[in-house]
Amino acid sequence: MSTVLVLNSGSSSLKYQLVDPGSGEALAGGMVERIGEESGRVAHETRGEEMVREQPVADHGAALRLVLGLFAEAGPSLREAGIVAVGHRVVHGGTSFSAPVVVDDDVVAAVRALVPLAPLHNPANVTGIEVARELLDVPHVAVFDTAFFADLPPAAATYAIDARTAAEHGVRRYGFHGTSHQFVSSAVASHPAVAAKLSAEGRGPDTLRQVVLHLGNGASASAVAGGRAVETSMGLTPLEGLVMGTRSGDVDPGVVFHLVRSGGLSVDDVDTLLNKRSGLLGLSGVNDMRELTRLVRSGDDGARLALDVYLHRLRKYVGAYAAVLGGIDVLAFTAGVGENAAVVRAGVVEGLGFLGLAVDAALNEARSRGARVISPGPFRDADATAADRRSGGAAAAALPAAVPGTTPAPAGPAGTPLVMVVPTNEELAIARQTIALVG
Ligand SMILES: Nc1ncnc2c1ncn2[C@@H]1O[C@H](COP(=O)(O)OP(=O)(O)O)[C@@H](O)[C@H]1O
Ligand SMILES: CC(=O)OP(=O)(O)O
Ligand SMILES: [Mg+2]
Repeated sequence: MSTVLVLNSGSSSLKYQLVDPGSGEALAGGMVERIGEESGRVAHETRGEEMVREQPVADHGAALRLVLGLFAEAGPSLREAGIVAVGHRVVHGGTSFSAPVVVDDDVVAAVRALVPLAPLHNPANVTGIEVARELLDVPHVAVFDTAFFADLPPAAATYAIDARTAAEHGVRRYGFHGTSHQFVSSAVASHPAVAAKLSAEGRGPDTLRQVVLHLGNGASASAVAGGRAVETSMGLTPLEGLVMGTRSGDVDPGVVFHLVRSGGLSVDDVDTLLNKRSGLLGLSGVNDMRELTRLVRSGDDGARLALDVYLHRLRKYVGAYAAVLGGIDVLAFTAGVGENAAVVRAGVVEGLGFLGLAVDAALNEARSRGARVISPGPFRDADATAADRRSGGAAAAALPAAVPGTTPAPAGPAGTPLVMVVPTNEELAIARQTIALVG
C-alpha cells in the first residue's frame, strides 16, 4: 500500500489525514486546535476510535511532533502504512503556480513571497511545510487552492482598476477552495443522474453548466462550464464574495476608506474587522451554522437577519452565475454547511424557481452520505431513493421564513436543472494529486 499524509495548516490549527489514494480510504486523521494559545487540543481518529488530548501546543512544529507521536502510539504506524509523500494544502499560489509542485527551497520561498496576498493563510502553510520537511524524509508536494482558477477567462479574472497598478501589484481574481470546486464539479459530471440527464437531452459532458457552492467556515461559489472554471466569488484574497462564518464577503471598498478616515480605525483594524468579526458572527454573535439556526428557531431577530443576508447573497450569486453560464444544469452544495444544512439549501433554492431550480423536501432533509440529487423529477439515483425511505422525518424542522415562499417550478423531464448535495474531499484530492506527481 502507498499512502499520503495530507496536511492543512491553518493559522492556529493543523488538520491532517493519512490517505490511501488508491482506495480513497482515510486510515487516520485529526486536528490540532488552538496552536500557540494557553490551552490546545488534539483529536486523532483511527479505525473509528478517537483519542483526545488537551494540552498547550506551542507552535506548528510542536503540533506536528504531537501528531507523529499519536501515529506511533495509536496507529497506524506511518512506515507500516507505506507513507510515500506528504501533500500540503497551500491557499495562495498567485500567478506562480497553476498546478501541484514538488516542494524545494525555491517553492517555499515563492509561497512565502505570496504572504502579503494571503496573510491569514500562507504564513501557516509555509510553517507547516518547513516543519514537515524537517520531520518527514519523503517528497513533499504543494497543492494550491488557486490552481483550478488559474485559467479563468480574463473578463472574470480582471478587476476594473487602473491596469498598470493592477499588474504591478498582482491585483486580479485568483479564487480559492479550488481543490474542492474541482473535486465536486468532477464528481457531479461523473454522477449517473447527470449522465442520464445529458443523454436524455442529447448533449455531451462538455456542455454541462454547473454552479458549485462550497459553504464551510470560508465560503465560495464557482461557475463551471464543461469542467472548466469560468467564474468564482473569492478574489485577490479569500475575503470577497459570499457571507462567511466570520468574513463579510462583498462590501463596497468605500466602507474601508470611511472606517479609516472617519471611524478612526487603522487599516489592520479594518482587516481584522472584515476577516474575523464580520459575516454571520458579526451580525448574530455566532459563526457556527448549527448555533445560528438554533437562534433563529428561538426567535432571535439578529440571527434571522444574519441568515437572510447569507441566503440573499447566495441567491444573488446563483442567479448571476446562471447568467454567466447562459443557463444552469446542476446546482451543487458542498462543505460543512452545504452538506448538512437542509434549511440553507431550501432557503437558497426558494426564490430561484424561475431558473427551474427546486428541492424535494424529503430528499433535501434525508440524512444520507454520498453524492445525491435532491431536486424532484426523473433524474434521481438509487441512493437518493433509498435516502428518501430512510429519512423518516428526522430532518431539520423548517425555520420561520422571512422571504415570501414561492411555488417551486414544476419538474420538467428535460432541461430542468438538478440540485445536488456532493460531499467534498479535499484531502483525497490532494493525496491523489500528490501521488500523481511523485508516485
Ligand atoms: N449538521 C450540521 N448542520 C448545519 N451546519 C453544520 C452541520 N455540521 C457542520 N455544519 C457547519 O459547517 C461549518 C464548517 O464547515 P467546514 O466545511 O468543516 O469548514 P472549514 O473546513 O472551513 O473549517 C460550520 O459553520 C458548521 O456549523
Ligand atoms: C481559502 C479559505 O477561505 O479557506 P478556509 O475556508 O479553509 O478558511
Ligand atoms: Mg474546509
